[in-house]
Amino acid sequence: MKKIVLTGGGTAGHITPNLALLPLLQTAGFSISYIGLKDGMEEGLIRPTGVAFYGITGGKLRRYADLKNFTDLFRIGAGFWESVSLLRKLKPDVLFSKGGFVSTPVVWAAKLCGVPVVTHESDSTFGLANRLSAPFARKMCYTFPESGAHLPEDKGVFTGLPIREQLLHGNREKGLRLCEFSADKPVLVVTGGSQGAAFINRMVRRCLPKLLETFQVCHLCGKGNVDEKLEGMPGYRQFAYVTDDLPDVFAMADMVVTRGGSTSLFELLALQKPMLIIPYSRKASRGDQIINGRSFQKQGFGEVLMEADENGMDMMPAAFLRAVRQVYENRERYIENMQKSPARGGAQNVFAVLCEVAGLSS
Ligand SMILES: CC(=O)N[C@H]1[C@@H](OP(=O)(O)OP(=O)(O)OC[C@H]2O[C@@H](n3ccc(=O)[nH]c3=O)[C@H](O)[C@@H]2O)O[C@H](CO)[C@@H](O)[C@@H]1O
Repeated sequence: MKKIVLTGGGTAGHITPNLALLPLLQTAGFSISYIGLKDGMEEGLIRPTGVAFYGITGGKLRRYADLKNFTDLFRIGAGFWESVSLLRKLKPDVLFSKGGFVSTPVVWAAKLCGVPVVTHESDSTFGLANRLSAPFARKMCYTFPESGAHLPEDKGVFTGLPIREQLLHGNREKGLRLCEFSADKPVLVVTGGSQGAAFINRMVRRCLPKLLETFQVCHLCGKGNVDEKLEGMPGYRQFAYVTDDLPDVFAMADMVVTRGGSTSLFELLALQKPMLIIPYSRKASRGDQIINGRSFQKQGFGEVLMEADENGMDMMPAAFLRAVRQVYENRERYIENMQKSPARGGAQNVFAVLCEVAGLSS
């Protein structure tokens, strides 16, 4: 029996693609373990699947000066030695790293233990964790075709993004029932990615009376962001985070307002949902969501609206409402473009690479 260890975490974009691979790995008879951050989001999402979860200490390297960068170096060191000891015990045939800061010491440990590593990058530019892992990876899977140009030919494999199969089998009626929505009015789903997005939450709530004239609004607002005052408002439902009901929530959407996290974007592409993408700003990130969003806009899957314009002026509610209306009115055009680019098969492609590296025919 072949053994695999999966890693990745911090936010769900580094976890749900691993969830998407589980059924394929299980059917092929792999013995599967997961190494992630102790008490991290990955622990909460992986344990219910029955996969053996091992929590390690983790530290984050930030792009800005912070005293924690120093203490976190020790935490990363501790995570590295914990990973070495786990990998020596588990003896996997392959390690799959989905990125996120917890994954880097696990990849380094795999190198020390002689375990071949496969990484996956969701964004069009490579995240810090994957850049630090790159020298030790046997194969590097990626999602955006343009990312391949930066990789050595013998390492890079264009796979697309593994998407959870159950997302493709949602039921609109169940979604409507869950939210107590009617079937006669369009549904706008808002998602700020796995943690919610404060900017989007504020904008949607400011514009709620206007939005509710046209739409029923289902708002995935992130942990700790449910606004009690708005509970029970007709036509508006908020959730901190949806797990099992997500396929039904997406199925009922006529359009989606979303952050530019790659996993969400590719899920919505696979489901052919017209999108208004509001990327995380360059002030707070390396700008990957802006590039993801622009790529989707260029391919005609939706529109991008920035938090602030070139002069630094914050987005106004009127501009937001105009953009929502524009995407909704042109929805048929976006759907047509998405039908030509279905974005499925990512899980199967990554699975094939894992089998090859583990020495198993897929
Ligand atoms: C702030 C930050 O660093 N964001 C990064 C993070 O995004 P983050 O992890 O937040 O977002 P993604 O959009 O990539 O993934 C979110 C995942 O959570 C799932 N979901 C979301 C809400 C919910 O209620 N239930 C649920 O299951 C989505 O279906 C999706 O599978 O990783 C992404 C993938 O590398 C990057 O593109 C983002 O830039």
